[in-house]
Amino acid sequence: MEIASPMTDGIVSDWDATEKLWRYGLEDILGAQVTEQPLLITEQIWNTDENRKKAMEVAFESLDTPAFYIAKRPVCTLFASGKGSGLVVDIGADIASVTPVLDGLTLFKTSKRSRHAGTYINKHIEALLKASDFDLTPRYLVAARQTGLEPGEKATEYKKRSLLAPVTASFHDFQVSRLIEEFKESMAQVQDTPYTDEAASQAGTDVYSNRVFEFPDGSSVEYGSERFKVAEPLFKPRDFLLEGEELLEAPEVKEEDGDDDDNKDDSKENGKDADSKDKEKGKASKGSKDKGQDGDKDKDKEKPTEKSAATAAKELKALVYTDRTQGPFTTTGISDMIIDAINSCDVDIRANLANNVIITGGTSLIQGFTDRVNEDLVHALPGYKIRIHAPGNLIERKFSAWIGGSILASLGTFHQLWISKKEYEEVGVSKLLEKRFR
Ligand SMILES: Nc1ncnc2c1ncn2[C@@H]1O[C@H](COP(=O)(O)OP(=O)(O)OP(=O)(O)O)[C@@H](O)[C@H]1O
Repeated sequence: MEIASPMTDGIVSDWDATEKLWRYGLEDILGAQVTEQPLLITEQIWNTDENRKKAMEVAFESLDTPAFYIAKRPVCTLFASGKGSGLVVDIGADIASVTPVLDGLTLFKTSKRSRHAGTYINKHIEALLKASDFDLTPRYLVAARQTGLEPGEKATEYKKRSLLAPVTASFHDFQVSRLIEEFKESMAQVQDTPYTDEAASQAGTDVYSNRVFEFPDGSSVEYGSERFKVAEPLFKPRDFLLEGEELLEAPEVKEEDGDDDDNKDDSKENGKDADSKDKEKGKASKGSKDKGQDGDKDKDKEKPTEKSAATAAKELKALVYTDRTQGPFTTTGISDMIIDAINSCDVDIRANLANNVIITGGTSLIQGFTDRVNEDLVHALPGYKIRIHAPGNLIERKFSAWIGGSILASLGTFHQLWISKKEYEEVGVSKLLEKRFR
């Protein structure tokens, strides 16, 4: 069994797998009759025309849905909070993005995105755990943990699971990353003020409190300031480069990389401005289909192997820096991205954005994350009233775009936005893209 993501940089890169996933989710999980239900999907603002075209083809030709629409993720997220304007900060697995939205229109030029998100923090945690000399033995290899070990003691006599068949490298890597994510979710934390080694050595354990992490094999380790150090790269990536990581400057953003999105149909999505169609035309960023960090996995490998340092360095570089032709990937931390996004917007709307910062995405659940963002913004933007909206409910935080999309699709005013199968057949994909998704 191979495990791979059909998405690269937040947009679909494997349509065969995506089609199967859609079918599985819609038919098997939701029990929906796809031929009778209209389908709304959400997209990142840097999605490509090629991908939209493919999405429409899958929806109408393969799934045979009667109606279809594609809404922008940040707009849906805002909608889930009952707003039409604000600054959407979405920090997920591969990508962190900051998108100003004005009356339901996403402002592409002033948006920011980077690869300093959950997967990047996983790399820091992996480095910490490896430096501590603990084996990252994932759960599937452990039949019974060793008991009675003190923190710091290594498990040498846990019971290994005998596998019926060899597993693939991608399966093993996935299981290791789940272990790292467990560590991240229970241990990683950020302070209100930036972490530095110096501050950590001066502060007591009351500030950088210790916690014990137990590995599946029964070993356990106690960490204090390290718990904070591994999460700090979300805020100060340039100060915490990993071994083999190069400090590259963000690429210059060219005009053709993308205009203010101003998708004219988006203007209807906040339910307030349903008739305003005459918005400036925008152009979606051009996307490369580079597979990123998943691209160079050897599919024939049957047994998990340790990665060489060179492979790890190459993967890291791919994770953070490649594909930069796709648009403004920055190498700044999340608070600086927010500050830059606000400051690069028209002065008239900055106060509104600062007062409506919506935080979403799984990585924002790292302990202390929203307090730290708030602290950084209050310091950097003293002239503005900062107000952060972050749902306390875990599901709402992770799936705000889905929630907003479902509210949107059930609105009476949204009815006129659906693209019907008849319209698809009569007008054709290219015209629809031009007319309805610019
Ligand atoms: N409680 C938590 N604490 C810290 N990190 C978490 C927590 N829950 C989930 N995550 C991390 O959030 C990330 C997934 O977030 P999310 O589901 O928003 O991303 P995604 O939408 O799949 O990815 P992307 O936005 O990059 O396309 C993973 O890196 C996961 O480890």
